[in-house]
Amino acid sequence: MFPDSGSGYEECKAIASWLLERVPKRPLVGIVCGSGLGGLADGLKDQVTFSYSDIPNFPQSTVHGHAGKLVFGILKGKPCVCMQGRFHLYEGYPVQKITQPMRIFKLLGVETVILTNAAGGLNQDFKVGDVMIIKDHINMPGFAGINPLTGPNDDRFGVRFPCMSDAYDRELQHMAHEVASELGYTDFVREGVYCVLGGPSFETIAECRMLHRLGADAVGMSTVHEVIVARHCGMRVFALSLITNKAVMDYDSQEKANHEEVLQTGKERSKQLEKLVCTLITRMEHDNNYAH
Ligand SMILES: O=P(O)(O)O[C@H]1O[C@H](CO)[C@@H](O)[C@H]1O
Ligand code: HPA
Repeated sequence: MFPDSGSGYEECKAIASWLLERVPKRPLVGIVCGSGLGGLADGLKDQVTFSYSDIPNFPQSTVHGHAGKLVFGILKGKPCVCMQGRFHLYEGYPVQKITQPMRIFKLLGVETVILTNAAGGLNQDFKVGDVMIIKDHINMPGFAGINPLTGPNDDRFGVRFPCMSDAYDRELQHMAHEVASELGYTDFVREGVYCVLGGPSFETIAECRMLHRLGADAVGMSTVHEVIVARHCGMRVFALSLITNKAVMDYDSQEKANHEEVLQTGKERSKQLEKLVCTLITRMEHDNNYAH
């Protein structure tokens, strides 16, 4: 009755143990890089890198702009693990599998997860190149029953009915605004609501108009499922969208969403996005439960 997604406790534990045997330190911070935003890992010192294809039972990246590497390293004294490449529903994996790395992060010792993504701007005040601090999400596939926590609940990870009204840590959002201000980034740092769709087709004009009316500021095909699983197992979450293109909302527009533009905008803004994330990480406090 319940198909095995291959991402239960034992499977996650086996992958986490395999990794822990090969890295010098448990990471406290887990980072997931969005399309074209994998450069975040480059700032890590003393790197230990695994190709996803070398990690037993780990899913494989299939999307251009997602390198498919797991990088462990130190950022200003903080042990981190960084996914250069995430998994999306449209790649054909079950939703439980695309979110499995969050459970592996938890078992590795991660306390805070930072996610980035590339997204289309629905908010008419947003410009291409803006960075949106995600304050909330709309799980559109969830309305059709696609939720990574579907199936028997494993209490070792979390409760059956996790709260999501506090999904995005408010203190970290506040700190990110402060960091943005200190770095002189306030012109392009915003905040808003991210809406996930299944993809891989980009949205129609009617869909973009609808999402905007529903309260979404940006639209993409990732992040939300990972956030749900990360929160379920008690990790703190901070997430950013890079607005790589403006969602087309007007029938007279000649613009067409395309992945090349998404990757190009990523290249142009990636250094500042990385600086924002790295500065935030250096300021974060951790309990470091596993260090004792
Ligand atoms: O969300 P990330 O992984 O950044 O990728 C975004 O970019 C792709 C579309 O260009 C989609 O996969 C969308 O979700
Ligand atoms: O416009 C978009 N729509 C959905 N996903 C995206 N990822 C980058 N841009 C977009």
